Amino acid sequence: MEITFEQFSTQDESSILTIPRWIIEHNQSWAIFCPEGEVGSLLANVLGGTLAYQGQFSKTEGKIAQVSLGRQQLLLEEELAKDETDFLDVIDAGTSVYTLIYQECKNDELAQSLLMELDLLHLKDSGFRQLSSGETRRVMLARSLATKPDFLILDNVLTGLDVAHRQSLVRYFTRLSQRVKRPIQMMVVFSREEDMPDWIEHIALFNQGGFEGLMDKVTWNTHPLITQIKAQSMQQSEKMMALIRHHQHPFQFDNPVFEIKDGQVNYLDNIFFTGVNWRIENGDHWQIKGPNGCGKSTLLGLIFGDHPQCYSNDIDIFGRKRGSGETIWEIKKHIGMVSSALHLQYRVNCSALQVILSGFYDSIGLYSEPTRKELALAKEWLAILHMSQYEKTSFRQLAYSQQRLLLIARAIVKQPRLLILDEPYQGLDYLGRRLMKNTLELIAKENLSQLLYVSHYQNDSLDSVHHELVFVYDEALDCYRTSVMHKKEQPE
Ligand SMILES: Nc1ncnc2c1ncn2[C@@H]1O[C@H](COP(=O)(O)OP(=O)(O)OP(=O)(O)O)[C@@H](O)[C@H]1O
Repeated sequence: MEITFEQFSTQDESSILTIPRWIIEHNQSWAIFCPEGEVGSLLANVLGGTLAYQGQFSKTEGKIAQVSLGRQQLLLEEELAKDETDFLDVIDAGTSVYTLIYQECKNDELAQSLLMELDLLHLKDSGFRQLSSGETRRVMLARSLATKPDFLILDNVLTGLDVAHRQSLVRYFTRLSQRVKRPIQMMVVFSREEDMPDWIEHIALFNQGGFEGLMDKVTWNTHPLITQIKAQSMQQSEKMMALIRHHQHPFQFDNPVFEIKDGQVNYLDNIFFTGVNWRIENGDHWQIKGPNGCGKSTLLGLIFGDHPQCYSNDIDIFGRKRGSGETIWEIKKHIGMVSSALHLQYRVNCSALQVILSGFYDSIGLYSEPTRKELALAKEWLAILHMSQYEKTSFRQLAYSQQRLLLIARAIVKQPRLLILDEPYQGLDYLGRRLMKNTLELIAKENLSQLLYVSHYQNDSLDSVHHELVFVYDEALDCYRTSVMHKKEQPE
């Protein structure tokens, strides 16, 4: 496909895109980096013919497919809408992985080969809603490839994948783009330096929706825009910390903050993980590690109280035995949570400001009248996030990255004792991720909340987090177990 933009501009509710001149030649793949703002979805909508624009835009014939967190969210919502659990005797797990892929190609041979190539064979009968976030991502990719595209838009496709799957996908994309018969042309949108695709020669740099020119790996660290964004994220983070420190309030709980003894989760008589012994002392921060689908989110669900097996396990939380008469709200009021599951649940109709305010009430949507103090604080958070102009904008209309920032603010605003962050940076742009990482580092360092933190990227490790819970597969038991590691504290 050949694509030309000339004096081009477009916008949606939350983002703009301007391109003075850009030509994508036939069979040429491009990488796109936009440190602040989101261009992937705008480009995809223009190429897909669903967004109006001004100026010149043309493309030759060809089938376009897209993988993005926004698309993934839409499919999950469709699947939730079809949930028939209430009418069936068994839990409706949703459409199977095989069916979701087959629907797109109506070709069993292609569906089977995609299951194999994307390491989904063992999940082919699993329901879509049961999948972990990394597994869901690979299914989305398989579905788009099943349409046999000529041009593939991969918007932060590696986010949420463990190291092994990221590496194998990069090799896979390289092969697809270079194959002799029907190579696939790609547009790879990335937001982290480590995800910059080596196999793509052309990297376009956008900033706040404007086409800035070209960049490469060598000039990354010295590029004035990157330097500026790093400084900006530090400044914004300092403002955020000033706000958090100002509203700090003391906590006093008995030890342990959380403990699970010989923890186990089973699905349909199969042990999924076992032998989990984990004790979180007052003041400790933890990173939870392990491959896609090992049970990290499941374990966090046991702490938060969302997982059905949290009462069949021996769990202490905030110094009390779980199931000893406490209500779920008594527990939740001390926990701030960010996860893809929460992001998906947040489907109610409310504004950006209300999303932050709902953090005070642990609700999805806002059903109480906030106090003036809470209102003022939530507005300060919006201002620091540079989102004051979206105060009344519906959460659902915002870009995925803006939604994620709001959910992080929602988790932190009440300054909970425990901050559970399950891949918090998914979907954030470069600026947003740096901003939140700086802030979380300081929160941990100053012990303003205790962090439980999941990320698949080495670069996301925080210096002030000294404890790790690592999931490892036990071949003999055919399930996961955990081991605990303590890093030495670095002298100041
Ligand atoms: N009801 C169920 N029956 C069978 N398997 C299930 C059920 N619910 C979840 N699973 C499986 O449990 C596994 C663990 O999912 P979980 O979300 O905890 O993984 P994760 O370690 O957080 O993965 P990721 O890194 O991809 O986010 C997944 O493979 C999922 O398919």
